Amino acid sequence: MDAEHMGADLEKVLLTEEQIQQRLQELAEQIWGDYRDKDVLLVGVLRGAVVVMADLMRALPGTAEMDWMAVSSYGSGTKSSGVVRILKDLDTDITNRHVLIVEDIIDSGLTLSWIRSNLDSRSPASVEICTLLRKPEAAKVEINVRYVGFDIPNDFVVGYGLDYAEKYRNLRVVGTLAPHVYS
Ligand SMILES: O=P(O)(O)OC[C@H]1O[C@H](OP(=O)(O)OP(=O)(O)O)[C@H](O)[C@@H]1O
Ligand SMILES: Nc1nc2[nH]cnc2c(=O)[nH]1
Ligand SMILES: [Mg+2]
Repeated sequence: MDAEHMGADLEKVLLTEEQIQQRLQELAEQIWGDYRDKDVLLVGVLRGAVVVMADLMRALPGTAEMDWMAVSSYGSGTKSSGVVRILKDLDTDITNRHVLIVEDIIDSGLTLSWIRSNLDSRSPASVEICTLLRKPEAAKVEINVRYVGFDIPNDFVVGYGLDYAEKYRNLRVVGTLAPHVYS
């Protein structure tokens, strides 16, 4: 779905489809340069990372494996509870594997820092992180992130996988919602 068809729900478009795709292409080239000999396993975090995973993996110039985890930290609201639960674990044994976690956004960092230490405990060869978006002002924990698409302001955003009450994930852009949507 494109921004025009969102009517009055979006207040502002932060990132256009072209900006996102251009940046993903750059990240894919950088990632491929680092992993071309390493048989990388891309690990997506459901559900937000579905869209970035689909575009990023197809931008890679060679093949890569993919697996998924589902965790719960936000529920349907807009604030992280800080409590992370595994809803669906990986199907892949990551012992001695090079793992690249793919995320849509790092906000407080609580979700990824928990996932990272969970995966680190499974004896992988390496674990790195790729996120499309990061909010530097919202960080509650320090995380080492190798691949970042865009640093964005500390506002709640939707689109390109990111939801508000499960809606707007299919928007092709990233933007902020108009105030009336929340009421
Ligand atoms: O850095 P944090 O403050 O922890 O927030 C980031 C996480 O929050 C969102 O997921 P959410 O838990 O809302 O579930 P979803 O991916 O299914 O939308 C987002 O997709 C990240 O996974
Ligand atoms: N939709 C959405 N989910 C998030 N999870 C953590 N931060 C955000 C955000 O800004 N928007
Ligand atoms: Mg998520």
